Amino acid sequence: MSLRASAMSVLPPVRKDRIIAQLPQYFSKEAAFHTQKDFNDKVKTACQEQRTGTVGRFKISKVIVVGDLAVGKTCLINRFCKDAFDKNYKATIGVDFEMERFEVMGVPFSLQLWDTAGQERFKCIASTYYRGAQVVIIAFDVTDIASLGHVRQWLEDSLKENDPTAVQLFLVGTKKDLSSPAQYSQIEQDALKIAQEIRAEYWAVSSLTGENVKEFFFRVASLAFENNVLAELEKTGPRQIGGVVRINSTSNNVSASSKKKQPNCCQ
Ligand SMILES: Nc1nc2c(ncn2[C@@H]2O[C@H](COP(=O)(O)OP(=O)(O)OP(=O)(O)O)[C@@H](O)[C@H]2O)c(=O)[nH]1
Ligand SMILES: [Mg+2]
Repeated sequence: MSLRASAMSVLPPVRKDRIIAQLPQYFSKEAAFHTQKDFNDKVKTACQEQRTGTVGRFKISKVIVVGDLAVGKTCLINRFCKDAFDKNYKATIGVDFEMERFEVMGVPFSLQLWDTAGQERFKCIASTYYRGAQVVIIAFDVTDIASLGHVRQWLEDSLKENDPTAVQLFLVGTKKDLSSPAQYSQIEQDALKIAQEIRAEYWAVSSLTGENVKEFFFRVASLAFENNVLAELEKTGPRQIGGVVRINSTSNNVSASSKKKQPNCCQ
């Protein structure tokens, strides 16, 4: 469904298991976006008073998922969005796209999830979709130290297209089911260090068992929502109309990003 079509059509109610009333907690205190127990007070008040800027309209954050080939980006999204898992590897060619709807403190909110290709030959197409992301999820495989080593490169590539100060970063270790507790705790130390350095919130998940997958996406949705409303509150007030202008230009960015910058490096 295109962004425009879904925004214009009348949407059915949000699924009951996509309703977020309280801020979900972080995975690790050492690498958390913030450690507050509850949503920001200003955001809570705005939701209670329905002053979130886009109530009744289409409130949305763009999320891109990047990382080495076969680390499990597609499986992570499929586990959450479709509650499915495929043990056979099918490389993502360019990008795939999922829209996931939530309700946060009574306010409709969507995550536009862009599942990008990790394979070098498709990276160039995929990178044209990085633009305008509010959230960047960098995935690595907890059984493959090399994939953790490439995290900084993925960060650099994804931030080239975005405002680094505005982006919320997550570092996600995948395939937790494949590593023993001893192996896992070893790689976790390195992962936490990198997460702290790049200011990312750290999570470890398994798409095979589903461990932490829902918790992770609820945390992403909640923090993205919080950020989105705070940005909206900064814009509104003296210049009410500013909010409207900004929202329009954001959605234009999202839909225009695919047309922008046609690369000629992908053969
Ligand atoms: N055991 C286990 N295997 C997993 C898990 N997640 C993914 N896999 C397997 O890892 C392989 C790659 O998964 P994908 O999700 O396709 O990887 P990707 O990161 O999307 O790969 P590209 O699209 O090429 O970038 C598949 O064979 C999956 O079944 C997991 O949590 N546990
Ligand atoms: Mg994939």
